Amino acid sequence: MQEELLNSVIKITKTRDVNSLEYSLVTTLQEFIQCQEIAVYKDLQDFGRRVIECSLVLHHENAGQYQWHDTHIVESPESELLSCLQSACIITVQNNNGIEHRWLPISIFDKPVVAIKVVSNHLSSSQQVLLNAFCRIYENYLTILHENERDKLTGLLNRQTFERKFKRLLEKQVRNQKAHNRDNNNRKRQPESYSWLAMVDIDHFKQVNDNYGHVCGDEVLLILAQQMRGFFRASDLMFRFGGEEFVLIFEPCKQEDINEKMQAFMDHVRNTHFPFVKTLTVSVGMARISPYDFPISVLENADKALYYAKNNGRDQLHFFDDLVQSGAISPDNANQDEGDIDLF
Ligand SMILES: Nc1nc2c(ncn2[C@@H]2O[C@H](COP(=O)(O)OP(=O)(O)OP(=O)(O)O)[C@@H](O)[C@H]2O)c(=O)[nH]1
Repeated sequence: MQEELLNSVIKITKTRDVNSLEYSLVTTLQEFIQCQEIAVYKDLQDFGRRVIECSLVLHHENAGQYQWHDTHIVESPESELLSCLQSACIITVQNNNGIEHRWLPISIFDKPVVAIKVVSNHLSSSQQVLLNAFCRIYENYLTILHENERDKLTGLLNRQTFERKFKRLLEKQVRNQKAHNRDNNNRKRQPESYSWLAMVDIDHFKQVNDNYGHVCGDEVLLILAQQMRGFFRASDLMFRFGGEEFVLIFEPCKQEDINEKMQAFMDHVRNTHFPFVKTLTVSVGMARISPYDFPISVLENADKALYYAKNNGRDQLHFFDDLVQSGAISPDNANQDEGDIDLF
């Protein structure tokens, strides 16, 4: 038992990203505390609205069969889940059949960000001790991983995590597409169901630094990142890629819709009050993400569209495919000086 426990701790702390960590926690809990269900819920929001994502579920079907369920946003979270996240306390409820539902809070820097739900036929005290201990190990390690994934200044995801998150999104997209095809008797994919990548770059940011100093420049970067987090959905991925360059990844939607959303964001930036700087604008390059794309090629496409926006007056947005179609840029003449994309 002791050796198995140690091996489980090693397994949990061997992981290098948050998603694998969740998976290790759930499989470990299932190994030591046989449950009917174990689920991981994340509180995605920190800007007023509370958005709960169920990021992983292991459900006991019957006769030793288990089913994994994929990530989804929870439209109507259970009140116990919300109480657990609000109070940072363990909540336990037993139904008439004696089945116990237990929510355990996980905090990063004293802020509850995750709740682990365990459904079981009453846990013994030694099982409860194990459950609590694994949750604390998970909490400590999650804090470390969270810090490693984030940009120190803005709190957005950092560039090093881009490829991993991108691949995960595509895997999910392929899974969803397959399920969609199955449900629709293998009808063709809907043409509008693409994810989108936006490369956002502040215009003339060097002047901000030169005129008002780097501290002011940092403040501008921080405010812009906060505005992004407030403006876009919590499930959209937002990265600070380098100095004044940000990369956003949006889940599948129509091109008109993402264009409208990004144009509204550019308006929002124009109307935002930044310290010292009277007006600030951004240029945006957009690229479509298809399920089998390489991260680097999508980035390069968005970078070419951004480069075009910069060279044609700034404060504008362009889609790579539109520019290629109109002949404004060629997909093959990638000028290596412009496309200085580097994943790390
Ligand atoms: N304050 C601050 N400045 C940074 C940071 N990282 C990069 N920069 C600055 O960002 C500026 C980027 O300048 P450029 O690449 O010339 O771009 P730009 O002035 O925004 O011009 P365009 O992009 O062509 O509109 C440089 O002055 C960098 O020193 C940072 O973390 N904080």
